[in-house]
Amino acid sequence: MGEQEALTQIKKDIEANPVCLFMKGTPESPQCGFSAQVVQILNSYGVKYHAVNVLADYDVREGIKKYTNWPTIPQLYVKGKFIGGCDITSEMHRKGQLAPVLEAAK
Ligand SMILES: N[C@@H](CCC(=O)N[C@@H](CS)C(=O)NCC(=O)O)C(=O)O
Ligand code: FES
Repeated sequence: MGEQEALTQIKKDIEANPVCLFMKGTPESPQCGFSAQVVQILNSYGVKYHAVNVLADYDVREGIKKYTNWPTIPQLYVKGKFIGGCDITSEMHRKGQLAPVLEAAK
């Protein structure tokens, strides 16, 4: 895709989708356990989200890590704000902190 184009696309996806997940694979077929876990959590809320498969484009995979200066995938964004990866999302879910965040994005 090209580095600059990838960053533009990333920004667009995050701004256009109230809940946006950068993951490995697709929600139907996650290619990594960390991504699968976040998909499972989001699905448990029945929330609508846009998923970007970083394995489909190397520049998106690298670009999303630069975008928030966060070294890993998955990455969850709600209303344009970075929420976290698998650990943070799981912890928030466990503590009941994710529901209000997702509710605000409806
Ligand atoms: N502890 C991380 C687990 C995610 C993780 O370690 N991801 C790795 C392996 S899938 C990663 O994205 N590495 C960089 C890459 O594959 O480009 C989290 O909470 O999200
Ligand atoms: S792809 Fe190996 S840990 Fe995620």
